[in-house]
Amino acid sequence: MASSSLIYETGLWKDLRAHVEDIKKTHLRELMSDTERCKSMMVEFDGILLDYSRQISNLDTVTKLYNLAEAAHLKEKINRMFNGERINSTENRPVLHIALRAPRDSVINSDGKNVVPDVWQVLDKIRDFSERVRSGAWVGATGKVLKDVIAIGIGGSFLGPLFVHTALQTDPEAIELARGRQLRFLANVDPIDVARNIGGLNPETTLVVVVSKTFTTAETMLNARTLREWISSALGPQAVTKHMVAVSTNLTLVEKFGIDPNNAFAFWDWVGGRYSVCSAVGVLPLSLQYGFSVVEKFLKGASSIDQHFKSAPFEKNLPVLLGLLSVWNVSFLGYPARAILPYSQALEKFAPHIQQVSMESNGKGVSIDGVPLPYETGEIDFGEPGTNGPTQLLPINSPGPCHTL
Ligand SMILES: O=P(O)(O)OC[C@H]1O[C@](O)(CO)[C@@H](O)[C@@H]1O
Repeated sequence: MASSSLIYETGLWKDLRAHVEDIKKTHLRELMSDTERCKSMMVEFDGILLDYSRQISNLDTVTKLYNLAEAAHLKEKINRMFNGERINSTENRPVLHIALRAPRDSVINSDGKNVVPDVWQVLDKIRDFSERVRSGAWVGATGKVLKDVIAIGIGGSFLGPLFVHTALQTDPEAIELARGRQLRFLANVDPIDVARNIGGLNPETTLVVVVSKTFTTAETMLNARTLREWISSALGPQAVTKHMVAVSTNLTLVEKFGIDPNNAFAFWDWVGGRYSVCSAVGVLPLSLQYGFSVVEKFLKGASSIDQHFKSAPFEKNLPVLLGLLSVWNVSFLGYPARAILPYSQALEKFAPHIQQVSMESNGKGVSIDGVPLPYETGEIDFGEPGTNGPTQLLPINSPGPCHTL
């Protein structure tokens, strides 16, 4: 196990602290005039270009950050995650969302068991079910094709799928495959959200997917009961089995709710809710809307960046670079917030998804061993699509360092 000694007590941390004073004397204009510096601050992988040349940093800063990462045993920690070790020490669980998009023939062990066959068993079940619904082989209680889907869930059981759905809505292939179908998301307990979701839909042609890792989340269960009533009062209580399915790790509670366990799609406690978009949480509703083949491409993209994260050297590793720049900005330069301003409208829901993923993970006030930390460890994320976002958000936040993706 990696040492859990406090990183801020090392000489490397103190050196970076001292470096803050130096770098603050240099204007960004001056940093930008160094062509070599700017060239080395552009890194590309899989068609994604990360340009971090507008960060308040020079080549010395970046080298110091790599050294800090090594001292913190980052490489070893990445390997421990991929090896299925119980790195979630508070819940004593592995952190294996990377297994959700691993190729069928890969081996990822948790407690000595390869979890990839279980993952693909659920993916195959989703492919089969979504194809039957989309083709009309699976029909509602009155024999009509189910062309509309309402996914109920909150937090990680909502924001990831909503983000991907919004992005796919502008993809030509996905648009074609979704023709005549609707996917809606119900998250709020405000009755207006229920009314908006069911507005214009007919229970006879609607499938409801209840998405909850625990199947105990009060808001989700309230909305699930409301839509169960919407279906039962229109079509009779026996219609629930044809019109409601579930995604959960808690199949006992799914059955107790009245959903046929055969129509439940499992995932596992080694998937953190906020990282669950590649599990049935996202794959089921998205496959119902666009077909499994489209969603499989999304999984392949996620798997590709996983491999890059695992094997690329730090200086070419996009996730590592973004993480180190975050540490630099938050813990050393003292910038408390990060604006996420996607200029592609397809990424309209990217900021809320990252808010959940990042802020539910980072910003802890103590170390992994519970020692209070004398510095900030996470930023406040906020954002809106450009060109509107900057107009709204930047005036109050003085311009800070920026990187472009
Ligand atoms: O999927 P569940 O169990 O309904 O929980 C919903 C969400 O609530 C949280 O616990 C808090 O937002 C998230 O981690 C989770 O994604």
